[in-house]
This record gives sequence, C-alpha cells and structure tokens, in this order.
Amino acid sequence: MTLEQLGWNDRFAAAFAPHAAAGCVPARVTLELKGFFEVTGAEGARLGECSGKFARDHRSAADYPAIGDWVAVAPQPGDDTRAIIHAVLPRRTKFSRKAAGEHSVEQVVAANVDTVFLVAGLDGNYNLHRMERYLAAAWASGAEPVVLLNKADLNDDTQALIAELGITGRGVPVHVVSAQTRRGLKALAPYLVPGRTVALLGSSGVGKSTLINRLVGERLQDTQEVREADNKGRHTTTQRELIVTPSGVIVIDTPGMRELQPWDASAGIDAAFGDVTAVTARCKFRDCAHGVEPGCAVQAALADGSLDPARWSAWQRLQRAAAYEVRRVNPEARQLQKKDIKKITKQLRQRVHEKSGEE
Ligand SMILES: Nc1nc2c(ncn2[C@@H]2O[C@H](COP(=O)(O)OP(=O)(O)OP(=O)(O)O)[C@@H](O)[C@H]2O)c(=O)[nH]1
Ligand SMILES: [Zn+2]
Repeated sequence: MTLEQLGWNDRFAAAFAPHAAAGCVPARVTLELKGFFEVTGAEGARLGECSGKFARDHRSAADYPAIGDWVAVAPQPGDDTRAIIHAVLPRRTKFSRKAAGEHSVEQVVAANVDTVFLVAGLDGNYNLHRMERYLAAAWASGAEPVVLLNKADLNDDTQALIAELGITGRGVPVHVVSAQTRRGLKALAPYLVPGRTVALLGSSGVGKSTLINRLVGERLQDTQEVREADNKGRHTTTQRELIVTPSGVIVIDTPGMRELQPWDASAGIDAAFGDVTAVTARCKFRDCAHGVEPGCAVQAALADGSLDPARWSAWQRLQRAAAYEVRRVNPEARQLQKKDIKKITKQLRQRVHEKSGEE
C-alpha cells in the first residue's frame, strides 16, 4: 500500500521533513489498543509503541497518537513486526472528548478525518438537539460535515424532517439515503474519493455499520443480525479501525467515535481549537474582532502562514454554531436579533480568551 492510498499528501510530507532527516518513516495509526498502536506505512503494518523520550516529552493524553494520526516511526532493526513512534504530525482535524471521569482531560478519538457523515434515522431515530451537537462537534473538529438521513425506505416525508432539524441554509449538505435499498448512495460519490478519510457519527441503530458496509462494498462490520446471533453485543472481535476500502476511500470507525459524547460548547472549542485560541489570545485587544483591528494576531498569523486559513474559517463557523446553540437553549437569547448574536460570539470568544489565559 502506498502512503497516498493511506491519505498522505504534500502538507503531511512537508511536516514530516525533519523526521525524515532523523531517519524515521511515516505511518498512519490504523488501530489503538491500550497504549499500543498498529501503524501502517509503505512497508505494511507494524506494532507501534511510543518511545521513552516521547513519553517524557508529552504529558497530556491529547499529545498521544490517535486513530488516523500520521506518526514518525523508527523501524526496529531485525524485527519487521515492531516500530517505535517518535512523533505525531500536526493534525489537520481532530475529534476530541473528555476522558471518562476526568474533568477536563482532552482525549483525541480520531484525527485527520476529512468528511464526517452525521447520520440520523428517518424511522424516528433522530433528535434535534443531538443533531445540533453532532454538527457542533463536526465543526469543532475541522472536518467537513455532511448530513445523511438514512432509512428513507421507511419514511418518505423527509422535507418536514429536514426543516425540523434546522439544517437547511447553513451550508451543510443533506442527503436522503437508504443503506438497505441503496437509494441515494450514488450522490455520496463526491465525498468518497480515494485517499480521503471519512467517519460516521450518529446514535446507535441509525445504520452506521450498514452504511459502512455499503461504502466498503463488503461485510466488514458486524451488523445487528450478527450481533443478535452471537448474543454478546457489539464489537466482539478486534477489527481495524481505519480501513482503506477497495474503492480507495479511507473509513475511520472506532468505538471512540461511536461513543462521542454530546458536545459542551466552551470545552469543545478549547479542546479542538487550542492552536487557534492561542493565536487569538495574542491579539492586542481583548475584544478584537480579528478584522481590521491594529495588533490583531490572527491577521498576522494568516499573513505569515502560521495559521491555516482552513482552520481559521472552521473556527469562525464554530463561533457561529456556538452562537446558534446559545440561542436555541436560552429562551431569552432566542429572541435576540443578528446584532446581538455578534455580541454573544464576542462574549464567547472572550470566555475562551480567559480560559486559555488560565492554562
Ligand atoms: N429499513 C432500513 N433499515 C436499515 C437501514 N440501514 C440500517 N438498517 C437497519 O437498522 C439496524 C441498525 O443498523 P446498524 O448499521 O447496526 O446501526 P449502527 O448505527 O451501526 O448502530 P451501532 O453499531 O449500535 O452504533 C439494523 O437492523 C439494520 O439492518 C435502512 O436504510 N433501512
Ligand atoms: Zn484579532
């Protein structure tokens, strides 16, 4: 398998240059198991383990490799089954959650996802609020969200639901599909490009596994029938969590994504946009709108290339989503007009400023 087939591109290659000079080769994390990783590179899959120095240099959980990460590995001489992980390349996108039981420990559940399908079931298995949160999680991750309304064979009244979900006019593509009858699946072709990484988010039972099977073109995942037969619940066998499908599209399906908890506004922004937050914290004015203000660190960082314009626009989208969320959950805020939303975003931004100042 070539690196390109695993999702490698010029951007990662540029970030990798110093590691190549140090004698490392690139590989992608395709499975994680209790601190061990399956890393797949041009030479195939190996069992990867972080170096001692890596462990000393990286104290926070979020710095450790996650599914989808590109890592710099040193093959072990005389052992072609193992590799030592020396570094994690900067992530293009990432899905995070708070580690279970902990207060604010960020854990990355999937990295470098390009497109995330937000799946809801037209059989009644959908929830307005949950969709909002998935949408917010998608924006926070930096990945491109695409809504899939699955099980169209069970319900034809999709227009009402689409309106109810409040996802129209927000720049998010919506596709009505049926994994069972294959209706609408052809329209997903533009997202299913070789070398591109996709993931699915959605409640249990909406049809994620069935959809993955359709996208993959073979039965790689256990679906409900199988689970019922073995009576042991899901994910009974260890499976690859990053799959390069025969068509070339890369699918990330990890329990971490499946269990991704509803999103918490400020924590989500902090967790997913630490790098952008750090830049905004350097603006001269606390209430900087990052437009034409003097001393705006964002404009400077965009100009000198240290801030990725895609990350910046994802952050702006997230701010809009957060403002929207505030409006939804707070009845008072719901009455607010556009100019007030600007004020809220500003306050939110300030809160993030303050938070990042505390670190
Ligand atoms: N009628 C109909 N049933 C579907 C469709 N897609 C999936 N199903 C059924 O819905 C049930 C749940 O599908 P899964 O693919 O297991 O759902 P999931 O989202 O992977 O669920 P978890 O693994 O629990 O997260 C199964 O019985 C599927 O056969 C569809 O388009 N139409
Ligand atoms: Zn600014």
